[in-house]
Amino acid sequence: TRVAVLISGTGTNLQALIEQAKRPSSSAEIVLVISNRPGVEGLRRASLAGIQTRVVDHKLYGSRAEFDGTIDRVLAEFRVELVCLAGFMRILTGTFVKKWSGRLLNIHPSLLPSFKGVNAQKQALQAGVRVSGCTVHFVAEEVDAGAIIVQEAVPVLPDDTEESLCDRIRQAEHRAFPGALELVASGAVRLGEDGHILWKSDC
Ligand SMILES: Nc1nc2ccc(CNc3ccc(C(=O)NCCCC(=O)O)cc3)cc2c(=O)[nH]1
Ligand SMILES: N[C@@H]1O[C@H](COP(=O)(O)O)[C@@H](O)[C@H]1O
Repeated sequence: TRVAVLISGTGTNLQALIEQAKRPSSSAEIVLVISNRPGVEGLRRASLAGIQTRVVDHKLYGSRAEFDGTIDRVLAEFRVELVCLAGFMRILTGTFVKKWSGRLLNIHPSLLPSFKGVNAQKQALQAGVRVSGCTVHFVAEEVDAGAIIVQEAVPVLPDDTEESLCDRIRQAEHRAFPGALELVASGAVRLGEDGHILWKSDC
């Protein structure tokens, strides 16, 4: 399966996906990395891995529709079949999300549906939960509300800071996202017509 990864920054999740796609057993081939911001570290990670990169700078577009339309055109140019949002921080339009329904994955740093939106790790600390983690889900128009594919839990420790919790969750992300990518790229898991997750064995 031809995969594109959309990023906005460091790209540690991208790096984990690159490692996964390199394995001979992998069903995924990362053919493109798109960043909405120029000069980010994730672009260097992609180039080092021999993956084509493009920058689609959202500041250069008059509307979200035009920004998303440009991204869609680049995805078509590279015959992309599956898209992973890895630290991609722009909300996508309903038109784009509908077109890519079932072929668009995102990683979120909390156990959804808890702590949607930005600074999820900080929300968890402030809520005083003893368990948090990360979620890989299909992207739906409603932000952080799509069908859940994989989750991994991590403990929240008494002396945790936002930084220590972020780091523990990020380690979990680097396992969960590659696992979810393999499930979807191999066809083991797909999004059903009713918007729920369908496992291949589900007859
Ligand atoms: N329609 C749809 N699109 C998304 C785009 C990115 C992400 C990644 N997670 C994200 C979740 C939240 C945000 C957010 O609220 N950023 C501040 C506003 C930035 C902006 O104005 O664009 C960004 C990415 C998830 C979704 C999603 O669940 N549904
Ligand atoms: N989507 C969120 O944004 C961050 C991206 O980190 P990186 O993959 O760019 O290192 C991660 O915390 C991820 O959960």
